[in-house]
Amino acid sequence: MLVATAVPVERDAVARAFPDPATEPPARATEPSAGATEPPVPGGPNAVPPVHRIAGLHVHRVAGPPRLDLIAAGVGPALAAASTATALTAAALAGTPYDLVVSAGVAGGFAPGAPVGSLVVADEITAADLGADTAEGFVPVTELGFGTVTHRPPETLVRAIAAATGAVAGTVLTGSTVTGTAARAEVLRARHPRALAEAMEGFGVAEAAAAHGVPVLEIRAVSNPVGPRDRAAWRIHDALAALTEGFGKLAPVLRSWNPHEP
Ligand SMILES: O=C(O)c1cccc(C(=O)CC[C@H]2O[C@@H](n3cnc4c(=O)[nH]cnc43)[C@H](O)[C@@H]2O)c1
Repeated sequence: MLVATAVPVERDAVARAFPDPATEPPARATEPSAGATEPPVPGGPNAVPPVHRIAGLHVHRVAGPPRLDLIAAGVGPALAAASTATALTAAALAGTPYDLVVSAGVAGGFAPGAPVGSLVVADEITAADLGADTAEGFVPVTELGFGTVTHRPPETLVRAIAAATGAVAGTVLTGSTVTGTAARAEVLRARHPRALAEAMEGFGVAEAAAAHGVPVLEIRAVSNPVGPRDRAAWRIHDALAALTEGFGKLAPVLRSWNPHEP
């Protein structure tokens, strides 16, 4: 499994949910002791290197088996997509493809459905502003005859995660601009009535996953309300703690998930 956050503090918050270091033998030629036969010991000659590099990307191996890798993919849909695609391609070329990709981090929440400190799991990962502005209003690319604006995670997995973590399931929007006014928040809410959260990477991560035929999830901890820009209202620390707690509860769900389930 590959978990892609935007920044290292989010990556490290997820890693704290998995205190046991990875112990599985290295499986990729890019790792120094690939092909080792002795059972690995943490820190031993055949232990999985906790961090390896692919191009400019640092991949943190935080658990395994099953394999769980973390990357800080960068802020915004474009860099998140590029970083996620790099990690997916390297794994596929090494013969050890990921079977699930998760976009995770903090997000703005649409009240009252997603208050600050709550957890949201996407049943739709939607590009909030991919389309055209017209005299009649916003038209998504799908209505212009091309592209995609929504990716849907595996339904059974979303339900299991919501049950295990208490996360609320709904639409998580991806944009390139953090909403900063009540008027913009209302435009988004009217355009996407099921929206629970707004972030900046999920749709990019989902596009990279779709290009590899790999299912995707998005899990967000709410750090601030979507609306008027108020830095004092941000609760990053609380959201990062909720992210760690949420991943600790969903780890068993991911371990028991069958990738062939719908
Ligand atoms: O408005 C500001 O001054 C401001 C200051 C620091 C950071 C930002 C961001 O752009 C954070 C974006 C970063 O965090 C995620 N995130 C968190 N809350 C939101 C939100 O309300 N809308 C969109 N993204 C949010 C996002 O995924 C980025 O990784 C702004």
